[in-house]
Amino acid sequence: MSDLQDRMKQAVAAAATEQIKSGMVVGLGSGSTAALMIQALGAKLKSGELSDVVGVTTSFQGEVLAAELGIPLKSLNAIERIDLAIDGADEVDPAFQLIKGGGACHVQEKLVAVRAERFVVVVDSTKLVDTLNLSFLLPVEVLPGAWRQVQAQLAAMGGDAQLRMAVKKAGPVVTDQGNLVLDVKFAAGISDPAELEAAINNLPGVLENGLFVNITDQVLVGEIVDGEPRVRDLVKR
Ligand SMILES: O=C(CO)[C@H](O)[C@H](O)COP(=O)(O)O
Repeated sequence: MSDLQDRMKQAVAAAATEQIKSGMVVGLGSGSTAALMIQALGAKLKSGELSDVVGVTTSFQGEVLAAELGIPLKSLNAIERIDLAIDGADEVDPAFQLIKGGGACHVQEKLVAVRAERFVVVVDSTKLVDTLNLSFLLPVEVLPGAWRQVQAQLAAMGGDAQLRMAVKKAGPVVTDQGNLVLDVKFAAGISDPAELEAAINNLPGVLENGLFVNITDQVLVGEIVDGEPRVRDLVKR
């Protein structure tokens, strides 16, 4: 990550953390931007600026980090509500539709996002796009025994799907649920995210895909203006 991108992420994570109030149940997203937000929350709980906050994590990564910072956690099954969820994204279009799952965490991320009263997305300005999937591949979590079948069915739908491979391990990326990830490219991009989200999730063997459609309430964008980090509250179109 470049220093500029890091500064944009720091600024937007800090701005989102301002929305967390004492007593809230907060969905804690995954990825580098969400991790900065979790760190900021941990610092506020430690200093006493906030109290009685309960976190609901969306990944093993978030669970480990929140535990290290002493943030009390509960599972989705143990809470009555989520007041606010804050998470990063890989692409954001003008209608606030998203591609997520760059960290292969989109199954739990979507569960938490749809449950939250308010879902706030934190991104740096490099994530804003006009059309989804032209530059970032769409992650699809699949059962290990079904990946070739799903790959073929995605090809029939016009998607070039490749199995995501691990970097420091021989073999595929294995999700927190023990499944595999196909990263899919539709050559012309995604023109109807709602239709595609439903069509992919309808394929047997698919657990969830990374299209987040009509879930997002607010997008905070970190950018650099005159050499300084600034946070923009994106207007939905
Ligand atoms: O969806 C995600 C993980 O599954 C992340 O939120 C997304 O990949 C953005 O990550 P980062 O903030 O590191 O750019």
